[in-house]
Amino acid sequence: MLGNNLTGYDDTIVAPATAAGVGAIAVLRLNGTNAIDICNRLFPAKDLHKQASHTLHFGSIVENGRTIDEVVVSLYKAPRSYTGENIVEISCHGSPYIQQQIIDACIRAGARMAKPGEYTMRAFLNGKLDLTQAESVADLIASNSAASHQTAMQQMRGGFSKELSALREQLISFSALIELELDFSQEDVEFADRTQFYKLINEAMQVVKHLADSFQMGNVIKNGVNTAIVGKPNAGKSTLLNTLLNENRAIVSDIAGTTRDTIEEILNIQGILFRLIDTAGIRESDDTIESIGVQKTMEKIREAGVVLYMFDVNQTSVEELQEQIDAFKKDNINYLLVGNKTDIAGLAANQAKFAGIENILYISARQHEHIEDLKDRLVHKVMSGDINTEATIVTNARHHAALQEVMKSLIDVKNGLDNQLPGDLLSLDIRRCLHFLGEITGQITNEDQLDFIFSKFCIGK
Ligand SMILES: Nc1nc2c(c(=O)[nH]1)N(C=O)[C@@H](CNc1ccc(C(=O)N[C@@H](CCC(=O)O)C(=O)O)cc1)CN2
Ligand SMILES: Nc1nc2c(ncn2[C@@H]2O[C@H](COP(=O)(O)OP(=O)(O)OP(=O)(O)O)[C@@H](O)[C@H]2O)c(=O)[nH]1
Ligand SMILES: [Mg+2]
Repeated sequence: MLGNNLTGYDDTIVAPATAAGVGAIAVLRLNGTNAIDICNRLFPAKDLHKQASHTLHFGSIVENGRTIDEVVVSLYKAPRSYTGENIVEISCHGSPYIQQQIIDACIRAGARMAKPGEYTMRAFLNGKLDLTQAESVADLIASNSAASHQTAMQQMRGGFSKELSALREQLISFSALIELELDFSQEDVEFADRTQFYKLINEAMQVVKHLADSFQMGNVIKNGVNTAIVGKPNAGKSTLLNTLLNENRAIVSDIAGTTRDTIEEILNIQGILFRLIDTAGIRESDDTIESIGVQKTMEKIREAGVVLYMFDVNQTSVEELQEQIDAFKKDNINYLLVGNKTDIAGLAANQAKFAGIENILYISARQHEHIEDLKDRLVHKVMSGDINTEATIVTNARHHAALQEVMKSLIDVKNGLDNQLPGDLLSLDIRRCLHFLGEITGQITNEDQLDFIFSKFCIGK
């Protein structure tokens, strides 16, 4: 039912499953009730209806006597397929021209072009995947690091759903107890003493808080971390960028104000992507271009997940550094202090000079000293502890928003218990809580929401 008004559910859809452009082979996918009929019209070699599911067939694609290509057809018969519907995959030669010819022929034979995310949406509507699993498919396709791959994979296998359904069950048992009391309200019985309710709610709150808190890490894993390298001119920011990347990416010189525009490069450290941003050194300047550069630096500081504050240990006074620290603290900036050029006066002398200031990491960007320590510190700055491969990490803003609503409802329930609210009112808050949990996994959905989620997928997925 739901499907019919969503996307024209009975239509058979077609789209390339492989990337646009020339490849050795391209895969075109037909999906829907008539997928086998449509392919049969173009594939004279065999009657695909008579073939078993999950088999491969070699033959030609022929339309009105014109042979378009020699192909391999793979057959998935409903309900044994990714979407639960009939699927025929046509592996053709990877010319964009041939692909278009075959797609056009499929459309003339009764298919229509698929919309973005339509295959996966159908898999969801047919109960092959829940909503978090369907969403993880897009994350999996976009994954570009060990950590983002790991969390998407965990979610696709249903890790997150499992955790939520455990929570759901707890809450349902809670509301069952309350509603049982309601049925016997005249007799003034209490089936569960309030301390047991408290225990349940507290446990639920802990689980939800843990999940919601993991979003910070999830965001780091999925989107990487904006890491701004900032400091005064000549501190060695561009040298550090080059050292971290192991290439001469940025111009380095002893002229103060060398870097004008920001330079961004991605670095994978221990499976996490850091977007390193080399910036113009901060100082007052009469030079228009340099001033614009400094303004841009300020912007990058505000947008950064971490600010690497670099200073030349030989040229910086303790007071000056302390002032900078106070400014960062006042603006709530997540910073890491990096004292550079320790090769000149030596580490011991530098440590003695800045003894009053905690957590300075001393390096020599030019001599490649303590660069591995810097990488470790960066990872620790954005991750609380190691990436636990077993733990569920929330990476999706929609899930995070819903979890926050769940939390609000739980707080209402707890307050209700504190204020001896009657059971029917408590029960309302619990239902609200269950509603938001259901929105995450897709037990509760609306059309707009689904359209929004799946429209962000690519065509053919
Ligand atoms: N060629 C091809 N490769 C692909 C996909 C695809 O659709 N086609 N996938 C698409 O994303 C992924 C694999 N996902 C799949 C999920 C389920 C089934 C499937 O046939 N499921 C049946 C039968 C299961 C069985 O026999 O054990 C089912 O669930 O009933 C196939 C692929 C990645 N690789
Ligand atoms: N001795 C020593 N010199 C360094 C070190 N790191 C950088 N330098 C030198 O310091 C000078 C300035 O380096 P840059 O990397 O251009 O400095 P910057 O912070 O990017 O400067 P601006 O772009 O002008 O803001 C260059 O001559 C570097 O070779 C270091 O660890 N030790
Ligand atoms: Mg520079």
